[in-house]
Amino acid sequence: MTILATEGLTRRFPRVTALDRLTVTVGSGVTGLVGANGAGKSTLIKILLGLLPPSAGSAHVLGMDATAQGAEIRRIVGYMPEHDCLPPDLSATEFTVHMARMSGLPRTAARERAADVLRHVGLYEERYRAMGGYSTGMKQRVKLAQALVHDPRLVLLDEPTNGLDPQGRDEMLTLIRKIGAEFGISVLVTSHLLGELERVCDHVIVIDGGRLLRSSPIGEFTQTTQTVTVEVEEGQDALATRLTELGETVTAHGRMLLVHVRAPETFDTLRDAVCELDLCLVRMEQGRQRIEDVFREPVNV
Ligand SMILES: Nc1ncnc2c1ncn2[C@@H]1O[C@H](COP(=O)(O)OP(=O)(O)OP(=O)(O)O)[C@@H](O)[C@H]1O
Repeated sequence: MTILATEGLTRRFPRVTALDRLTVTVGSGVTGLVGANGAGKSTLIKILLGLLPPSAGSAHVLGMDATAQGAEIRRIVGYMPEHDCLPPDLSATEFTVHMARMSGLPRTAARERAADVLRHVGLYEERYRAMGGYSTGMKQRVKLAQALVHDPRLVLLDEPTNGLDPQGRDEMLTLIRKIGAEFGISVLVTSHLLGELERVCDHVIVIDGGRLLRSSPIGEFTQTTQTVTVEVEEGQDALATRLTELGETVTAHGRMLLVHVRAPETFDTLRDAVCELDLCLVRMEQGRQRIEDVFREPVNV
């Protein structure tokens, strides 16, 4: 099921093109939007919410046009903004109840719902204290709670782990996974830290300079690569020659040989060649691609 779709989406500012002909589709589940600072992530979220008009192209959220139906979209989508935006004199309870009321919930339902979401995000007694005295982690939790309070079908989380220590980061990522898996709410979460999204996302979109670099299920980002790294104590050249004679493709890389895995038999050929030449095998390891590698691949645009 398509949750979000953009077509040739472009947003120009006087000095920079923040989004450049971005065409991408997002399905249900947890989707990560990855890009360095300034890649265009927040601009995309603001367009999806109907808060910023595109310069060209279109964006649809849950089947609605972001330019023409912003108010309807915001009614059924939750948004956690990147920057600190909490009134310091209000408590988390007062603020979350207010946001629930703004979304149209009656007073009693708003109170009950606010208490529920604040508990879900891990705020207990402290929810009655003024937010000005909260830690960054507590503020991030309140921002998440207000995004969930009206029971949205989709939440857009802009850099939710920003400013958190490793433990806070971990807890926030666990919460995000829970929103997707247990509450059945679709999530679009942005981050400039690629590694952390591997843990929580079903699908990852990578943008750079406002352009799409890649959009794939998480499994394809972390799948095994077609190369095996081989290290022998000595006799590296002899092994490379023998493997080439046997039809394998070999590249020397420092002390290692990188052997292309053309078929499962490549591993047998390797083992036999090492035995035949009586070499001491130090390491034989199949590479695993990580999200980080996307930024090292040539860009196809
Ligand atoms: N209102 C604006 N006026 C002018 N330029 C802007 C405006 N908003 C964003 N930009 C520029 O557009 C580019 C993309 O910004 P955007 O905030 O979308 O990036 P981002 O990926 O969210 O990065 P960050 O995490 O640092 O916010 C940046 O070069 C930014 O300076």
